[in-house]
Amino acid sequence: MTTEALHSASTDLASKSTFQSYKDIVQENDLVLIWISRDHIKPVVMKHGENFNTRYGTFPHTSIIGKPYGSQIATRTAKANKFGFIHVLQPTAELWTLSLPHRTQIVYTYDSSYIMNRLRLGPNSTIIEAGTGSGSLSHQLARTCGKVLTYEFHEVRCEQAKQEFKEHGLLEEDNGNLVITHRDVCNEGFKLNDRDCEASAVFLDLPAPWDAIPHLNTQGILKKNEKVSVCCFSPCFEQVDKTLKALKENGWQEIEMVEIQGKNFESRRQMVRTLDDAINILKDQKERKDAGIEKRNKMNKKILTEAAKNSKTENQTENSATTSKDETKAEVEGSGTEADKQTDATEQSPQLKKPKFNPFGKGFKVKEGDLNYNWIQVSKMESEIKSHTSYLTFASKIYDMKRETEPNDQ
Ligand SMILES: C[S@@+](CC[C@H](N)C(=O)[O-])C[C@H]1O[C@@H](n2cnc3c(N)ncnc32)[C@H](O)[C@@H]1O
Repeated sequence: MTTEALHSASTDLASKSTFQSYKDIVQENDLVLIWISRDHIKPVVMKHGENFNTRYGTFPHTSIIGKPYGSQIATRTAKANKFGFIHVLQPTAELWTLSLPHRTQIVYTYDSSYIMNRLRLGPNSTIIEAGTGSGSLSHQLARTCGKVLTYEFHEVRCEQAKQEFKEHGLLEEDNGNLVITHRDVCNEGFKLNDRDCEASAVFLDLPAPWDAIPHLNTQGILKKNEKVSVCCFSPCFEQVDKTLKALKENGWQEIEMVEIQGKNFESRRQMVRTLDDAINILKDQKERKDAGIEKRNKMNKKILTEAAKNSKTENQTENSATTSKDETKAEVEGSGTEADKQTDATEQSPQLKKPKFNPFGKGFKVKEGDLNYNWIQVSKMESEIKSHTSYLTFASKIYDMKRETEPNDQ
């Protein structure tokens, strides 16, 4: 497809949020995710006349609008005559999780992918989520599920999340599939004013899920005659303990707790180091150390000589009439002359050798894969893991009509 054809195809989708449907060409008012580096992705709305500033240079939005998603955009850096690069990406739920403004701890993709699989979520699922927090999981749920009913009791957070969902076209009122409700679910439960929830799955990321669990028994909250699954996300084992108790007391079965520890392994080449390399580098280090000591000794000698010279001049002024001291002075002068010679010598102090290539870390750098050296392929685990490790407690039940009359019901 030509760029023009791609452009016209994506015009049809212009009104739809990029979270809901794919498009090819960046258009004005699109929310794009700008990939600056692996740890730095920025959400930006494209506007003609505006600039995106990075430490690598300034990128006018006009240079991005009209380009296919995924493009690399270059700009000349301000100081050196070099180029800075960014990549312009279409928002996805996973990329949003990496770039969203954090208002709370969030659920990362390692956990959310496992949670969605275990809860068997799909287009026919209706899921209850509490609390909404920063909306990280909500975006993933909105893409997968038929309906997302999310609850948040912090008013400001709830409003901010609602605004983001609106901008991303996720709200039911804008033909999306997500409803956000400002509610304390531990005290007021999940009941919506105008309809039953009929949820097929529940996800609770709350400090006290055990207070919310009894409210799931209220008629109309869970789907009847169908296996419904719940997942509670808790960072502490004490919370898990209380949650297990509440689940059992409220008729949940198949209770199981798991912990996800997602780690990325990076594949790279590592230089092959031999015993000779080690011996050479030790010799090199010793030579440079000896040269350093020699230089320092000469410097110290020079300082001492200059100090002696200065004190001699002072003595000369103070005691110019004393004969016995004159003799001493002559000696000092003698040594002064000698010292001057030495000073001259120190000025030609040995040059420190430039560090050679050091395969053990220090010294000048060699580009990975340089054909002058031997390399082996290795895998390394990422140093910083972007995952908020929590315990995931799963359970399931088939909604029991008898429970509608229990004291916990509303
Ligand atoms: C850790 S955050 C949830 C993060 C979210 N899962 C995400 O991925 O962005 C927990 C949220 O639950 C909300 N919360 C705590 N207790 C609540 C309650 N009783 N009812 C509703 N929301 C509650 C908090 O205000 C907070 O925003």
